[in-house]
Amino acid sequence: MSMERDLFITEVALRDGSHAIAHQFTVEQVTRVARALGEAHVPYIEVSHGDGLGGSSLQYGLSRTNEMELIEAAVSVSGESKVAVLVLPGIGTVRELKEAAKLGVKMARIATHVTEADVSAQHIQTARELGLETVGFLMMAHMAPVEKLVEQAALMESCGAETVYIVDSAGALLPHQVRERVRALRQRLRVHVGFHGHNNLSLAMANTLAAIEEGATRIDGSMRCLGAGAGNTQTEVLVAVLEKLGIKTGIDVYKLMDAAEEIVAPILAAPQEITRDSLVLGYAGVYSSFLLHARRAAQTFSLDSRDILMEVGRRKVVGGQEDMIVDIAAELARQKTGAAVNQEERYG
Ligand SMILES: CC[C@H](O)CC(=O)C(=O)O
Ligand SMILES: [Mn+2]
Repeated sequence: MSMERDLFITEVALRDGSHAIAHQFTVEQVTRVARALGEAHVPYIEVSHGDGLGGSSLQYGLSRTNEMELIEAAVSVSGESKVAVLVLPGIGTVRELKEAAKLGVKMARIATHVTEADVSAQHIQTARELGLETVGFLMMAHMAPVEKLVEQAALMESCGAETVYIVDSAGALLPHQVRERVRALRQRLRVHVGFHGHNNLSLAMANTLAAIEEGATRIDGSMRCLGAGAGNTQTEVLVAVLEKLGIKTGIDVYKLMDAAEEIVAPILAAPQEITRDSLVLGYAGVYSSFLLHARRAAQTFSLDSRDILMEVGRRKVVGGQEDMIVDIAAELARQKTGAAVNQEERYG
């Protein structure tokens, strides 16, 4: 069945949501979610470790289930919806990309830090050769000035990307900043522009609407905000809002609401909300996927996770440097002990 769509939504709960549940998805959960998304006619369903193909590791967190098994399960039940994978060059290899393509994946999203698009060339070219729809995904978009973002997006386009996403990984962008970024990309690029938001400052929906008003036609969301940090733009809410605006997504909003409520909500240990530490991600401009790492480090070193995240933001730590979170926590703990000893020596 062909759907009339003004824009194309990618549901990322089965990939971005992996961060929120420490990469513990089971085949059964993925099967149920992917089947429901297929029945609701969601065009793209992203499945992989939270950090993309090959992400399962001590550095990023070990997956409970091999992601290829999860991808295979999603492909087998998703009907006309297409399964997408995320790949971060340096973490995911061309070999894994080929394996995913063999399993029936139809879209590859090649993700780099916003200033490092040059490392995406080989993966973008391979994805095109494999016949996959190919997306460039510029993460931590708040960390670069607009001109730099445009330059990097143009580089991805020249490598063969058919869409370039502005990725607000930290949920730190404000609506006017999203607007100016989408506008600048639309002026310079010939390919589609996408937007991926995080809700740490409660702006994911506002930012997504700003992006759409400026002409972004590839949009991400996660049901029940099942994504890193405070999660992404809530897909079932977004689809309802777009329907009220007269923007066609081709998605059955009622079926999506049911999937969110009956299948996704039970996966979460607690409903996604903006907690004090997820708020700090947006406030300090920190990668949303760092949240659970910071919470664990806070527990180990008896610290406030906000202090760790603020320092991570100050030092501009980026994806791939997760080990720095523990280093920073250890340093803060040493400073705290040192300060307590000084206090003790001074005042007894
Ligand atoms: C670590 C990959 C990351 O989760 C990709 C993404 O969704 C983002 O940067 O927001
Ligand atoms: Mn994300």
